[in-house]
Amino acid sequence: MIEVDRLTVTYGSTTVVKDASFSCRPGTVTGFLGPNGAGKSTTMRVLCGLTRATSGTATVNGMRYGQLRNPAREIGVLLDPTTQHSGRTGRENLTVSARMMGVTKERVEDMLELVGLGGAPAARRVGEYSLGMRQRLGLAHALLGEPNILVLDEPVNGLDPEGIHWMRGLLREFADGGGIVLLSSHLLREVDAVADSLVLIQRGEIIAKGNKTDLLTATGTVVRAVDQAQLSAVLSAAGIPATRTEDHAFIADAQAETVGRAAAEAGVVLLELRSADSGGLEEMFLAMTRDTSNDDTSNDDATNDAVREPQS
Ligand SMILES: Nc1ncnc2c1ncn2[C@@H]1O[C@H](COP(=O)(O)OP(=O)(O)OP(=O)(O)O)[C@@H](O)[C@H]1O
Repeated sequence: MIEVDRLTVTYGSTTVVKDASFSCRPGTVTGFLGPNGAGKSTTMRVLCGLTRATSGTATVNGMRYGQLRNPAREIGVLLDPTTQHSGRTGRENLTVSARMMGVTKERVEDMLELVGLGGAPAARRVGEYSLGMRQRLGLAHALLGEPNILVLDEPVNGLDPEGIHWMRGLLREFADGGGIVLLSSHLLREVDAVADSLVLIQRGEIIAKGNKTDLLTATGTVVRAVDQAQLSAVLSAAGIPATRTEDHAFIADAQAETVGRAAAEAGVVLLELRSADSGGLEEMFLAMTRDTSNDDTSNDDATNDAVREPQS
């Protein structure tokens, strides 16, 4: 199991992960989604013992990373493929790690073959590798100790479409065999094809989590008013979480009747009121990406403050 429990990470006066909790179970691929700077890497770094938690915990099979006797045998990590030793060949990089883990040379060769770096590429210096090849080597490294958990930070960056397809298949197979995969991305469609579960993080806060199918089919209500600022204030006052969509409607986390009544009681004239259907999560994700990328320029309303984790 991976368990992140009320994790908070603060750098100086800036809190980059705030009271985050989620877990990943055997047999699942969890997509860890959020825009740039949301706190994905920081959360993963705590899980892998590279960053200290200010409060809360992140554990692997019930223990902090530092408490694991031979961590690479329990958790395979790919955080930054550019940190591999560029003066060594791919094979040498894996061989050095294999010695430290107590893994055989055969396993090194098997992993090189598995990730498509067998033969000539294995004998090339990593400094000559493309980013895609480094990602493949990073995955081989993560798998070397035969762990049952993989933590991968944006692993498809630099892979071509065939490589992305290949990696998805490999991760799916790993999870289907009882493994746990935590996979970060800033693109919903990148993890949509392989994940069973999703955890959405924005500005360090987990704003949605759960089974992917449930999240994608979560209803919610699309609502649009003549006066959107007035509607935003009404939703906020009624305690209804809402996110503004790309086309300037709101997705409210409540039934249409509840939203309609709140608007009617406040005398807000509605132009649209309907179930969000499966577009809800996609819209929410687009909105949170836009909100974050506009951080420096936008203070147009308090909509984002109303975003909450959906009730399950
Ligand atoms: N060592 C550090 N000192 C200060 N701030 C940091 C440090 N590491 C990360 N941050 C800040 O923490 C925030 C979260 O960063 P993090 O790398 O976890 O985000 P992310 O979701 O992984 O985004 P990206 O995909 O861009 O890496 C960012 O604002 C980042 O600038």
